[in-house]
Parts: sequence; C-alpha cells; structure tokens
Amino acid sequence: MVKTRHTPSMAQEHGNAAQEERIFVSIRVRPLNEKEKARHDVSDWECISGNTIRFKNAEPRSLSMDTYTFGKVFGEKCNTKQVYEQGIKEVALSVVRGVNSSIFAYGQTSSGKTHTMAGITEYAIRDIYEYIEKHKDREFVVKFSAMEIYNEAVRDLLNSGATSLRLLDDPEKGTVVEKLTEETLTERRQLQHLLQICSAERTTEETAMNETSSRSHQILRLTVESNPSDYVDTARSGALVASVNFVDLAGSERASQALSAGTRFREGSHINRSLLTLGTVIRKLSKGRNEHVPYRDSKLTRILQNSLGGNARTAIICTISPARSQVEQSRNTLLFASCAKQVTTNARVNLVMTDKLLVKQLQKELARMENELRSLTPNTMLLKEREVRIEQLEKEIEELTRQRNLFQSRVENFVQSAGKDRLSESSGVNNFLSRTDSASENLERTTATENSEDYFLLDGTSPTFAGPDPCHGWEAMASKAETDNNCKEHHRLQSIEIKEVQPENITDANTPPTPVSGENTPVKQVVNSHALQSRTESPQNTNNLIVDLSKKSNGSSESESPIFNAMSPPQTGKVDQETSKHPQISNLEQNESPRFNKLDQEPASPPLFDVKEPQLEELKKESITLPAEVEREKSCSLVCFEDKLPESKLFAIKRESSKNYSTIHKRDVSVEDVESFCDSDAEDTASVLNFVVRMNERAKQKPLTKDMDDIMVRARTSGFNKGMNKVKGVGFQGNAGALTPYNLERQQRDTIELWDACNVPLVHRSYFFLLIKGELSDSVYFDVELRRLSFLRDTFFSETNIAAHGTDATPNSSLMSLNRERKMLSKQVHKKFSRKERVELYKKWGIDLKSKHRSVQLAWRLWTDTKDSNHARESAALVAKLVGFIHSSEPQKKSFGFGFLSSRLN
Ligand SMILES: Nc1ncnc2c1ncn2[C@@H]1O[C@H](COP(=O)(O)OP(=O)(O)OP(=O)(O)O)[C@@H](O)[C@H]1O
Repeated sequence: MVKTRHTPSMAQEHGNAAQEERIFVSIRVRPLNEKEKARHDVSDWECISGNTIRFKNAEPRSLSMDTYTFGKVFGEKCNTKQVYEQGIKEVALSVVRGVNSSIFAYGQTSSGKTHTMAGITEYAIRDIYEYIEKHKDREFVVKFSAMEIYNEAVRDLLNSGATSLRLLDDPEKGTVVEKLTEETLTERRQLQHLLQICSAERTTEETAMNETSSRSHQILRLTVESNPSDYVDTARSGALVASVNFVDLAGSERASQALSAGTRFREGSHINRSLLTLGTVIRKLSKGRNEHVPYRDSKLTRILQNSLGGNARTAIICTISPARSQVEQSRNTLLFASCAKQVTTNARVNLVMTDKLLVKQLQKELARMENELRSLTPNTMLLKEREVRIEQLEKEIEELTRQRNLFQSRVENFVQSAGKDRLSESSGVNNFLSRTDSASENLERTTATENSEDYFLLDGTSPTFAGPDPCHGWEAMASKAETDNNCKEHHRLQSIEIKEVQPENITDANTPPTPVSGENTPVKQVVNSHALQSRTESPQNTNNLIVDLSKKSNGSSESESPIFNAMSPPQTGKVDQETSKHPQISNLEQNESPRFNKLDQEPASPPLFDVKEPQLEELKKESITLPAEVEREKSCSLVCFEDKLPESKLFAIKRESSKNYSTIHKRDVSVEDVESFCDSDAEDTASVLNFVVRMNERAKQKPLTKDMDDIMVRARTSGFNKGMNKVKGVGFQGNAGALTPYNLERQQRDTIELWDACNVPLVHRSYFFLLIKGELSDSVYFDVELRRLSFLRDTFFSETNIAAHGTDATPNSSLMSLNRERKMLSKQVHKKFSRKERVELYKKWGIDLKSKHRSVQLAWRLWTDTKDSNHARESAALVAKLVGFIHSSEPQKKSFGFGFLSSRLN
C-alpha cells in the first residue's frame, strides 16, 4: 500500500479548487424478464424523453406525480454502453485527473443493478487504461481493492480468509478500511481476473428463477496515482491520487421482504439499515441545510461519505423494473433518485505527496541547496577574509592614529619648549646647534624613537654637543694615545712653530691653571684647527699654510703692526704663579679675568676684542662708515690660508717663505689683488705664495685708507669668500665674517677630540659650551681652546711624560684603568640610578643618543667630574642645578652658576 498525504491546498494553489456539482442521476428501465412476461405483467413506465420518465397508467389527477426527470433516462432498449457513455463515463474518468468519483447502482432486487454495474465497471476500466495508454508522458499506478458490506460487516473480497475489516478515521482521507487488500495492477487483464474473483466472493443467493441475487453491498475501488504533466515546477508537485468506486448496492426492498424472522430478519435489518441511512443522508444532503448528516450510522454511508456530498463526483444509476407488479418499488427508487439529484458534491483534484515523491522532492531540494551553498561558499569565504582584513586595517588605523597623536603631542611639546628656550636663554648654544646637521638628525631620531630615555631631548633644553660625541670612541683611547704620540712629531712638522706668542688679542676664559712639567718645556701652540684631523688624512688634502701676521715670527716688532697694538686688550688679568714660568701660559691667564667680566656683563653677545686704542679710533674717523661686519673685519690680524698642496711641497714653501712672512693688513690689499686671487687657481702653489708675499709687501708700504673698506666690500661681492674656501683657510683670525660653519665645526670637532685626549672634566666642557652662541665669532673660543688643549696634551699626555710618571701621570689615571673603572661605574649607575633619574642626567648632560652605551657615558662623566663614584649622584645633581642656574633668566642665579663652575674649574 502506498501511503499518501492529501494536500488539497496544493491543488487549490494550482487552480484546482473544489468544484461544486450535483450528483448525476440516471434511470435505467430494464426490459421485462421472462418471469414477468410469463405473468403477463405489463410495463407501466414510459420514457417520454431522454431524461423524463412517466408512469403510463396513471390517473389524470396523479399524472404529475408519476413523471420524473433526471439527468438521463434509459428505456428498455438502451444497452449498458449507452448508459455509460451518457454521463457515467465523464464521472468515472475523473479519476485519471485526480478527482474522486463514485458510480452507484440503486434499485430493487433484479432491477438490473449488477447487470448495469458490471458493464459500467468494464467500460470505465477500459477507458481508464486507454487514457493511460494515451498519456505515456505520465506515470500511472492503478490499484484495485474490493469489499462488501454484509450484515454491517466489511469484508475483503480479495482476501477471503480475512475477517471483518475495521473502519478507521483518517484526518486526510476520511474513513478508511483497515487492512483492505489493494492490488497494484500492471495490466488490464489482471483486473478482469480480480473482478471475477470479487463476483465469486460476493454474498449472493439463488432466486426462484435460478438467478443470483446480491445480498450485500459491493464496492469495487480503483485507485489511480499519477504524476501531473501540467505542473512545470516538479519540485513542488505531488501525485494525483483519486479513486473511483463502483458501488453495487443490495436490493432496496430487501428489508421488507425479510420481515419473517431469524437470519433473514437480521440480514434484512442490516441491509435496510444501510439503505435507510443512505436514504436519510441523501435526503438531508438534498435539502442543502447545514444539519447533521448521519454518515456514521451505517458502514455503507461511512465508507462512501466522500461520495455523498463530499470530495467526489457522483453518479447514481437507478434501475427499475417496468413491471406493473413492481410499481411501488419503482416509485420508491424514483423518489430516491429524485432526492439524490438534489445533492451537491465538492469534488477537487487530489494532489498528494507520497512518501516516495516526498523523498525524491527532498532530495531535489537538498541538491538545489547544496548547489546554492557551493556557489555561495566562495563568496562567503571571500567575505570572511575581507572582514578579517577590515578588522586588521581598523586596528592598524587605530595604532597609527595613536602614534600620530603621540608624535603630534611630542612635537607640540618640543615646539613649545623650544619657543620658551629661545625666549629665555641668552646663550646661543641651541641656535648654533640647530644649524648643524647632526643636531637635526638627533631631533628627527628623537621624534621617531619610542625609547623613553631618548624622550628628554624633546624639551630642547639639553646642552647638547654638536659634532662628534665627546665620549665617542673613548674605549679606543688607550690605543689611540700611543698612536697620537707616534704622530706627534709629524703633526708638529705640519704646524707652524711660534717661538714668541703674543696672544694679547686672544682671551681664554676657560683656561685652567694647568700644571707644567718644567720651565724649559717648549710650548708649541697649534693654531691649525684642523691639526688633529689632518693626522689621519692624506697629505695631499691636509697641507696647511698658516700665516700669522700678528706675531713676531718673522722678527718684526709690534710697532710694525699698529693695528695689532690697537686691538690688544688691556692686561688686567691676574697672573698665575705657576704660569709665570711660561710666558705663553702667563699671557693666556692674564686675559682670563677680563674675558669673564665681559661675559658676565653681556653673556648674549660677548665682544671679540676690546678696541680702545687711539689708532683705531682715528682710522675709524678717517674711513667711510662701513657696515658693522666690515668694521669688525678691521680687527682681523691673522690670515690663515690653507691649500690643497702636497705636503712636501707645502712644507718647502713654508720654509722658503717663512723668512719673508710679514704682517699683512687688509688696508694693504687692493681690489685687484683680491679679485686676482679669487680668479686664480687655488691649487697653484705659486699663486698662493705670491698672493701672501704681495700682501705682506703692500702692508709695509701702503697706509690704511678707505680703499681697504672698498676692498672688503668688493671682495665679498666678487667671491672672496669663495676664493678663500678654495684654499680652505680659516681666514682672518678673529674675523668671524671670513669663517664658515664648516670650519667652525671642524674646530669644534678638534676641540672635542682634545678634550677626550686630555680627559677634560665634563664641567669644563659644559661651561665652555655655554660660551658658544652659534655664531662664527665663536671660532676665537675654539681657537684658544685648541691652543690650550694642545699644550696640555703635549705636556701631560705625551709619551715621555707617561713613561716618566707612570699610570698616575695624568690627573685621573691611566686610560686602561679608566676603561675598567668605566665598566664598574656603568654597573653602579644602573644600580644607583633609576631609569627616570638616568634620563634626567642624559638630558642635563647632553649625552649622545647615538651611543649604545648611554649609561656608560653617564658613568664616565660622573666619574671624570667627581673622581669619586660614591658621590657621583650628588655631584651630578649639583652640576645639573648649576647648569640650570646658568640657563636661568635671573641674573643672580646666572652669576652664581658661573662663579661656582669657575671655582670648580680653578
Ligand atoms: N437491461 C437488461 N437487459 C437485459 N437483461 C437484464 C437487464 N437488466 C437485468 N437483466 C437481467 O435480469 C436479471 C437480474 O438482474 P440483476 O441480477 O442484474 O438484478 P439485480 O438488481 O442485481 O438483483 P440483485 O439485487 O438480487 O442482485 C439478470 O438475469 C439480468 O441478466
């Protein structure tokens, strides 16, 4: 048995709504049989039309009562095929379209019901199979079942051994017969065989005329399942399942004839019950009232409930006997037929979903969803990847935004702090530093770094060293010291030895009371700021020609250089007792005090020289008023030239021309001389020498006139500086206008190297840098510092001195010992100072961020400053405070800081 699920709603969705129609009722009058003819019985019924029948012998007053009209009326001469074709066939074939149908035969015994239904069933089955044969595109499944209701018991005609079958109520199908045999037909012949079985199994009896009389209600059911062809969407389609019932009722008169007693009585009662219930149901349905219909009062009406006013098309063939003797029975049949034709049914297409179709449909749906899923999967994966990427980008944006805000904040703090510094600081240290590339690199690097220890540079207040790291490479200092000593003699040859130095025009505020090794120790003043660097460079690039016109190296007296005398500051400084052993040191120290005094008064712009001599005043009056920078150039007394000459050649020139060196003053140089020199090839040795000699000669001959000023003005505009750059000269010593930042950097670099070589304390270094304004005039400080440091280095760090005094010859200790102590102090610094404190010290002492050993630098400075690591912390704090005082805008603090540091230096 194929389980089905009725889905009427699906049929409705496809336009197969229930169609209401009345039961088709036809009347068939059989001919008089032999028995009736023998009794001379006559036929009283006349078919006056195709759908009207009338009782012929009716009295006039009752004529209207004996005329009946139905869907079709078949007379005695009509055969079964006509009955089938005219009305019954259409109803029966509804089954192939999914519509239930029922064909009833109702009439008295021997009226021809079985005779008619046998033919009708045969024709219907034939037509059904013909329909199936014509519709090869559809799949049909035909099933057959047969039952009889005898004494209100349902019996399976295809299973003779089965007992009475129970009726079950199905919510979709209605009443179903439990365990009813249902044969699937593969061919038509199989159905013929089953029909014979059913006929044989049906409960019948022999009549007096040896005829078989049916004593039960027989229901032959043919179920047709098919797939609809008119539903394009097979995914939503089901199966058309419908049944056609061929119902051959028992004789309607059976109850009255079985009134005798016993079994007949009980049999008749049951037959009558079903028929009476059928009559009642028909009568009630015909009235069309919404009153209770007693379907459940009999097995017959219960099983055929759908066929009686329900989901089925119904046709009733009422058979009557024309014999006058059967007129009342015929009238009852016609009355039943008259009621039945009033009954309406609501047949619809039964589109059901079988389990097989359901599985198939679900499989198709699953395959469709899998295809969709496969088609969607790549997009889904791509979407997920993009979502992940979007999340990553959002995080990166947040991080970048955070970094940007942080940098902006830092830059703002830096700018704000730098602005305050520019306003508050009178010193030009930062201005000078900002002009160096190294300082710019430090700033950029500091801005980009995340190291908190580097962050302190952002405040812009740190007195930072420009140029090489003061402590850089000090680890190699030990080995370098030896190299320095080896190169010392070579270095001395490249420098002009000045036997009698007259440094009155040069002040050195930082010159400490340096100890000397002895009175007879030769003092060699290195005025070449590039001296140290030249030791490691090729001779071709490092030859230096220095012409000091203000000194008596050529035997000329001061009187030969009135300008020199005019620029000499008053000798107001105190004379150190120790330096009195050396005139050079004494002269340096003599100029110390006035220099300090001047700085204290005008720290922002310390004057280079005090010009007070009357000669100069007179010259000023005589000359045309010149720009300030030209006025300052008048103070130049030293011209230093440097050329790229081969070393040997240069030395030869030096020695040869040293005898002819003479004072040259700017007033002695004509415009033609300068222009000629600028246009000449600076590498031409003869031109350089000739230029120097020529200027010296003119210095002796020509007085100072205003032509000098014109010379300088025109020299500047015509490329004098360019020519000077060609020979890489320092220019007029003390003449800031002739200096270049490059030369100043070189002086600075040499100074730092000498600091390292002499282990100069940090305090001194810091104090020295406080003098620096970032102007070219700072060159004079570096020049003096270089002289002093060269003297110290040659005096205390020479090979002979170290050998003579051992490792304790220096003020500190041997370099190797310093190295060991440096490591120890580095550990102690990390142990003693917190990270925050270290950062503060870095900031205050301008420790280079390039170094990987900032803590080592700090330890070094602490050690060299205090000479006692146990007090390094206190000393560092004190120095930091004093430096802060010097940077303060308050004169009292500034003076105190200067004074204290000065006392420390001394
Ligand atoms: N239209 C007809 N033409 C010729 N013979 C007929 C016709 N109708 C019925 N007969 C004959 O009448 C007899 C009785 O018919 P049938 O058995 O079909 O009556 P029935 O109504 O089925 O009786 P029951 O209810 O007792 O079974 C049969 O022998 C049948 O051949």
